[in-house]
Amino acid sequence: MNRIDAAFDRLRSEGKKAFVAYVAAGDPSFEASLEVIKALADAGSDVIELGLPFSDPLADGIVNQMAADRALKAGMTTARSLELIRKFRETHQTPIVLFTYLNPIFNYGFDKFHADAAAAGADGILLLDLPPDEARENDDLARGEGLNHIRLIAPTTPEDRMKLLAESAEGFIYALSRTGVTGAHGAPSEGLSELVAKIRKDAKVPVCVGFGITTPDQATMVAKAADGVIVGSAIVKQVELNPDRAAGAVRDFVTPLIAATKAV
Ligand SMILES: O=P(O)(O)OC[C@@H](O)[C@@H](O)c1c[nH]c2ccccc12
Repeated sequence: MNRIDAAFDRLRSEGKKAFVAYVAAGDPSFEASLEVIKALADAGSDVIELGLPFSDPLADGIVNQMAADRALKAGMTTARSLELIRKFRETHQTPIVLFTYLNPIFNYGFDKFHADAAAAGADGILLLDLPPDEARENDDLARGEGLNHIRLIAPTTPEDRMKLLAESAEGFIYALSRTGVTGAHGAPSEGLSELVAKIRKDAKVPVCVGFGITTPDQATMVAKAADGVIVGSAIVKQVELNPDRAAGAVRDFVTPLIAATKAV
């Protein structure tokens, strides 16, 4: 069974909400990044969303942009990102969703990417700029390799499209708490519970919410409304501020966020 599906099955039987942690692969270096993702897993993250660094990350705010830039400057590539997963898999089973844009994957080779990502130990893929009506080829490749194709739904997604996305979603649905780019500017929007309820009508998989979640109080609020809490920039900021002890700083930062998520 896919590790993401297994993780959400376990959470459902425990009656717990998921904590999903995002970082950029290779930030600030290959070795330090490996320690960071191990720290996220050891602290109790249920899923790790790993960003394959791209030079033009159009949906990312400044914190994630700078992280991708650090990783690229440290020599990170798509192939090295897969190598990072392979190394992580020597010791850890926490599910991994690969997040990126289409360009790096086209550059690497579209069908080769899916096969290599699965072989490295990835469990899902999230392609920011692949619209659902053009996703057939990706879906077939992902399915053939046992990778979940994770879908994004925004507060501005029209209802018919939301239905299409919800029905075809695998693993979990990534609901955006608000419009705009990633980062701490702007707390989760007021209508969050309604958005999640609307998605749940057509969804066969859990709904997790991300964008702008920074504090344990916000994690609690989101965990009450949805099946999981996704935190990115606030964790990435810890890597930025503590390049020489990134793993320890990240562990200390996520521990109260995970506790807040699990207390709901
Ligand atoms: O950074 P935030 O606001 O905590 O949001 C999560 C986010 O970083 C992560 O899921 C992500 C990184 N890059 C993205 C681009 C689009 C959507 C989501 C993402």
